[in-house]
Amino acid sequence: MATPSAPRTTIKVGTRRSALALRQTELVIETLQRAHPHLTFEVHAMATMGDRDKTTPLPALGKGLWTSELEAKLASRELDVVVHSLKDMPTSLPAGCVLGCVTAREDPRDVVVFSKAHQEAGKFKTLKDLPQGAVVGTSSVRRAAQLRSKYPGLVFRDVRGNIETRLRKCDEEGFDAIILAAAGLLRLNFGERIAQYLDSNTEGGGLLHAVGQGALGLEVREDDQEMKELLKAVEDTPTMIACFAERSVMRTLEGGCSVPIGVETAWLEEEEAGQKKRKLRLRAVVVSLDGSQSVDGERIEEIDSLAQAEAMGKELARKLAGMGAQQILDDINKGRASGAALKVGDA
Ligand SMILES: NCc1[nH]cc(CCC(=O)O)c1CC(=O)O
Repeated sequence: MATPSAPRTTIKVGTRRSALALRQTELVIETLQRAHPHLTFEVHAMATMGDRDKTTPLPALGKGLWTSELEAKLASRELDVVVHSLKDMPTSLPAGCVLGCVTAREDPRDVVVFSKAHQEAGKFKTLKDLPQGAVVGTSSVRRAAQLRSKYPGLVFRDVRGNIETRLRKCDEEGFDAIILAAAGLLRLNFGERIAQYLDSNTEGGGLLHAVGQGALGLEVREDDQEMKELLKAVEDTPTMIACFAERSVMRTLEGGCSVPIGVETAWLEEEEAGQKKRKLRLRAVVVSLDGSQSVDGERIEEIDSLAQAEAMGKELARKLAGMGAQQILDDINKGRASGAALKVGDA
């Protein structure tokens, strides 16, 4: 079907139905509406496979479990744009669909949330305060694998569900703490539950976050120039460039499977020959499932374009692969091929 010649006056915005997805969509529409007051934005919310199937381990559900149904509606023109948590978007999109823009990022870090009882008692401030055998909930291989090596005394247990469900399980089902993304908690006004932020500098043992965590990805049809133009009003270019670098690391390393990769990006101001230069620092880690092996590295480069960001991510991924990450990934893929079910998935 050809692109309609008259510009659209109503924009159909697709989203998942979770409270977080709806809140994120509302935030995007607020900004779009301010930039384009003449347009009407309609929210079309639907459940995806990841929302419906709450028991199959996430890696077994395959890629696109949070996105495929929405992308089908985008391709068939029932939707004009889809708002995703960028970290739930596969690094390769279906033919005809593209990542049209990335908006301003919420805090990308992972955080520790203690159970209500612990929070009220006030005894524990950080993960390292927890006693031997304490139970920490996470539904993410990346989180569990990184934390296992740094906190060998802790027991990691799967906890699935949307943010409200996980918080309830944390409080009622015998967990001492759970690990969540700061972004989701902050956007849903649960910020007061955040006890500790985890990053590469965390004292006692840190954690690199998921690719794209805290950012929103707006997906459009590749041939929809009109929609791409409209989205320029909500694009955050530095975030988009950083996220393209992160996604490139993942795309280069994954080879068909979701794997435990953590990343961290930062824009640094550096003086060089009397000139201020903005450089992107990209850190990444690949961990074995049990946390016993890990390979990490970083690059700092002057980056001005998405293509340069992708090249940078690829370079870092190749360096890590050569340093042993490939072996770790091959072992994980072998385990999956032989049917060894993973306990936790990277949600
Ligand atoms: N897969 C679940 C998911 N997808 C996006 C977020 C949080 C928001 C974000 O990371 O952008 C979460 C919850 C979590 O991991 O705590």
